[in-house]
Amino acid sequence: MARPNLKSLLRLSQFAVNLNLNKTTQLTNLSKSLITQNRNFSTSKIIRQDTSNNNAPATKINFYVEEYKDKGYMVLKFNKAPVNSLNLEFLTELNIQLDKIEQSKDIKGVILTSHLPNIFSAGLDILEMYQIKQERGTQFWTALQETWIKLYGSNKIFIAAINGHSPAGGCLLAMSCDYRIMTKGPYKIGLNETLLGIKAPFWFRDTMINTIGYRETEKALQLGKLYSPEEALAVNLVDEIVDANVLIQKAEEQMVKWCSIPTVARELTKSSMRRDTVSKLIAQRESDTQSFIEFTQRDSIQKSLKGYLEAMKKPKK
Ligand SMILES: CC/C=C\C/C=C\CCCC/C=C/C(=O)SCCNC(=O)CCNC(=O)[C@H](O)C(C)(C)COP(=O)(O)OP(=O)(O)OC[C@H]1O[C@@H](n2cnc3c(N)ncnc32)[C@H](O)[C@@H]1OP(=O)(O)O
Repeated sequence: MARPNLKSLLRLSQFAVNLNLNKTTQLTNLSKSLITQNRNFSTSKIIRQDTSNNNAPATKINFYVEEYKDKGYMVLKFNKAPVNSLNLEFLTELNIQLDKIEQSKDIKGVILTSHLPNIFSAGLDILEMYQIKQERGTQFWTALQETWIKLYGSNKIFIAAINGHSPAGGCLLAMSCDYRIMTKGPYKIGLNETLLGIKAPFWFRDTMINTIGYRETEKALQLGKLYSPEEALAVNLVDEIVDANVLIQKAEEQMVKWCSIPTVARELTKSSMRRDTVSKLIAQRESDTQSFIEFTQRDSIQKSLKGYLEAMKKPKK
């Protein structure tokens, strides 16, 4: 199959947020069928004008939400094909979801997973960094900071059910949860930023240090190491590895266990463990954003990103 060149790729990314109505109908049917299975299943939609077809407003469903209010938790599934890459629109919508969760009295915890097979999240959308423009770049980075602050700093219980690849920003999302279960298989997880010619921001680094310790992080970050599920388990990057068919069941079992702990004591404990790390970014948000813009605008970084994008586009053997 012919692969798009970089120009059409950029155009694609602009419009990739729009699926055609046909697909939307299929997804709506899926959500209906799940409701009939007696699940409280709602969808989150972004509706915007598809400028590639002036007459057709398009709908894209970025998230599926299954709420089990009687049990006190929900399942939030990423659904941004093809790889759940984190762009401004996706992060903005995720932040709205996280706000709703934080405000909900009925929800104690969330299982974060992906609706797409074999992929949890491919991390930041590289097209948000390639040929970056100051205004969009600032909005994008601010939204990402917000996501991490809300997720890592949340008092709620977050369990990541990692059903596939989870590089870079995908790994950050997983590490920001309280417990990680990963599917066995040919998948990779880790902070691989150096392989793209970029440096992991200090709060990515700190999150990893808090998860797997200083020495392992020092090696992992410099090498841009992507771990197999077994390797990730060995260094505590994930807490459990399981067969795909029991992933959600195992996540639910953990959720029940975590929900059974006295809430205030657990929340105070969690916040005492994470407060300093979160405060550090909150204190430096603006300078962190400026560093991001300045760093990504460098010719050398743009060259690296271009090469990486081109390599991703090469036909696979
Ligand atoms: C303050 C800070 C100061 C300084 C720091 C400066 C800079 C900031 C650093 C920011 C930190 C960065 C964090 C990141 O998350 S960077 C992103 C890293 N992600 C990756 O490296 C993953 C790349 N993708 C893959 O390896 C594979 O796609 C993956 C996930 C293993 C899945 O493989 P597969 O199922 O075979 O799918 P394809 O490879 O065929 O991909 C399908 C399709 O998706 C496109 N794509 C994949 N990943 C991304 C991505 N991250 N962004 C955008 N697009 C992506 C891919 O090109 C294919 O497109 P196509 O059009 O060919 O279908």
